[in-house]
Amino acid sequence: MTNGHKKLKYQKIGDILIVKDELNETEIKELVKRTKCKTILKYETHITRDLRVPTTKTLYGTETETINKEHGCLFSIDASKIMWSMGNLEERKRIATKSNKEEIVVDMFAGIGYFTIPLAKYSAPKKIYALELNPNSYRHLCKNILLNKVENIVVPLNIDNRDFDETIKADRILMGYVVKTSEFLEKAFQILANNGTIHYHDTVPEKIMNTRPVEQLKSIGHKYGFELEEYEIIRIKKYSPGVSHIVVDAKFKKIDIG
Ligand SMILES: C[S@@+](CC[C@H](N)C(=O)[O-])C[C@H]1O[C@@H](n2cnc3c(N)ncnc32)[C@H](O)[C@@H]1O
Repeated sequence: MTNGHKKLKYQKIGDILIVKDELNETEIKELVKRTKCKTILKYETHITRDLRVPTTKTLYGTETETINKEHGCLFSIDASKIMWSMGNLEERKRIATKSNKEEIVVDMFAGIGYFTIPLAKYSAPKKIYALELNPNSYRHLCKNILLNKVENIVVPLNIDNRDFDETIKADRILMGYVVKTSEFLEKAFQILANNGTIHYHDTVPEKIMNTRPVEQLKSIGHKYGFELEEYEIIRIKKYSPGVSHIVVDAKFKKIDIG
């Protein structure tokens, strides 16, 4: 949309608009009329430490909770408290059909169920343990499990994933986290089943994106008696200049290191 000077950019989450720039009264009126949104939020900063909390200013409306639809799934979200990453859209779709009814899955960084919900809906594994530390994200995760009718599959846990019960073994582990994901690899190998797969996300300088994550997976895996059997590296998006957000699909088998 133009106001004679600039094009207004926004992201739509359910019936809430997210903008990056300040808007004047005319621009707000135009956007509300055109998009029929109930609220407009301006994101001021993005990620606050581990908990991914945006700082927002409300430009229009009062309600910040909405339901976002994507790939046939419903996601209840409070847009003033939780981010919705459009850059991960294809990855949410890709992961949805990766599992099967024989598997136990652990989503170590479940958020509001970004991966858990599509995976439960389209792969229907035996069980998904969805681990989420942030109480607000956890509340929406629980809501989303009910909204999508996957309560027989998903077990939500409001815990630090490092406290997850190590006697439960996972055929598939989702590590949808960035910047310091490697700090959580030890825990992932402690709960990985024989012939298990880890979907390991990382933000890596492009020059070493084909080497560093795989080396980390190999070396920590080896410490826990696993050998990397096969892997694929997929680039998800640009993270910052020269740095990419990637995911490694890494399949391991147990070896005898004694
Ligand atoms: C960046 S979001 C990503 C969500 C989703 N996996 C994705 O990739 O789109 C990461 C989530 O992990 C949660 N988190 C961070 N550290 C955690 C921990 N130690 N245990 C459990 N959850 C954690 C955060 O609260 C946040 O909701």
